[in-house]
Amino acid sequence: MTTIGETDEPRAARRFRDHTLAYAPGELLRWLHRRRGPLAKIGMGTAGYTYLLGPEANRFVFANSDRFRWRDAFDWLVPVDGETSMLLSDGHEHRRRRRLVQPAMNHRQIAGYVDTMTGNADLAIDSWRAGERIDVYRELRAAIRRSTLQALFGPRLAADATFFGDQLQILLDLCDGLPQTVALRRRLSTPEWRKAMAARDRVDERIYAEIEHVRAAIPGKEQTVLASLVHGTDEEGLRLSDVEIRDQTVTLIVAGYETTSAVLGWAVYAMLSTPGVWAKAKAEVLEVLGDRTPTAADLKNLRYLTNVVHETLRLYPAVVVVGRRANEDIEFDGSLIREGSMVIISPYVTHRMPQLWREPTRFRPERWDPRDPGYRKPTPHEFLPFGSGPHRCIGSSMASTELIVMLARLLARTTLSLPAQRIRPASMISLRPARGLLADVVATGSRA
Ligand code: HEM
Repeated sequence: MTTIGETDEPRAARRFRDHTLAYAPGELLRWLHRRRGPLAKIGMGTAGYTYLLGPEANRFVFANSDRFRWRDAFDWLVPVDGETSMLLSDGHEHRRRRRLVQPAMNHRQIAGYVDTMTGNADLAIDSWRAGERIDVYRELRAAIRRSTLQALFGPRLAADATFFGDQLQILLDLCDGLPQTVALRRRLSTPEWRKAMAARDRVDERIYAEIEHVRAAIPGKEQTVLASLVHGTDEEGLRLSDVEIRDQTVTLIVAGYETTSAVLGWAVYAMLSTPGVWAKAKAEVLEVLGDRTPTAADLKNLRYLTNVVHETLRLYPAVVVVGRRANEDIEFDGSLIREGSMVIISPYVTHRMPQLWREPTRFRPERWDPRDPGYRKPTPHEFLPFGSGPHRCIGSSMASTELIVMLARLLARTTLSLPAQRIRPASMISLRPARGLLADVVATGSRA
């Protein structure tokens, strides 16, 4: 029997070899697109959905952002993110809330988070022992949660990362169903609803205490996003209310770890199940970094690993569908979309279209290499894991950096293999391995 360390290839379980996982509701949308083309209406009136599928439909929705609204498209996220979350806001309110977060997400700031990301990946890896079976998705999810809290909100909130993980999970579980189910639970005040509201109260209490702490500190002493939210002012010199600060904080924490950890889990799955990928990425990491930990300047040299991340975001976009509501009657492809209609676009469908991608369901990081014979740079309407337009993911650079840094640490320090298991992609908030992702730890190395 061979082990990973002795061969060029990881010992992926035979059943996963070169196997791209499909997400059933996403596949249904692909079928709908094949049958009906770029526009398909399901259901009646404002209770129904208008699916706008494919690159032309994406382009149309992004180019007409001002004709759509976000507020009641994401109602089911209100219990977690709050009424004033930027994700659920429109127009001026959206701009003022987003503006105060933006500086923390620029490239220079993100470069400063690399050590935090490395440290948190290392902390997880330190606890793994050769011969052990771990849920690698769950472990890395906890690492990303700590890392997000530490980078954006500082050490005090990061110290409570487990508390936030436990409480927010109760809220996320509440929302991890059909929007109608969430609304019904709310109306009937079911035990799930009450449990989630109690969890929300505990989260809020901790965040409001932290807001007070930051407010009482000497101005300029705290350099976190929370400090920007507390002390920053909008164009009219107005500050955010405490509720607005709370809602942006929870939105950033949840959006920061829920999506990124899902993609990280899929990256590990794809690398271990596609022959040659783990070995090639590992060789690159060793060549570029030697036994150093990565710095921001190294990331551009980890080209193959960057392509692995792109390819993972293509096949497993954490956000399978994005919704908006039409603000007015709109015409697309000869059909009328009535004011108030719920419009859905889908990165998942677009990213698996054979018209756009050769061998669309094959995990092939090389397709992102300009030297590859089949290379074609996709447009923003063809590759849209982070959306586009005024609500484009504010954390996209942070997420990409975190994915590359954490994968680089895994590659440098571990040898993993996939045991046979049932992996079930599930999604409401993000496309993730619902029952986790088991990996056997074949070997681990010490920190650099
Ligand atoms: C791989 C990881 C991620 C993916 C795939 C992802 C995807 C997305 C997408 C598709 C949207 C747009 C939604 C829309 O158009 O309606 C979005 C918005 C958003 N994302 Fe991400 N995201 C990721 C990571 C992050 C991270 C790390 C953060 C913050 C730390 C973050 C914070 C946000 C916020 C706050 C919004 C709302 C922006 C607004 O409404 O203006 N995301 N994300």
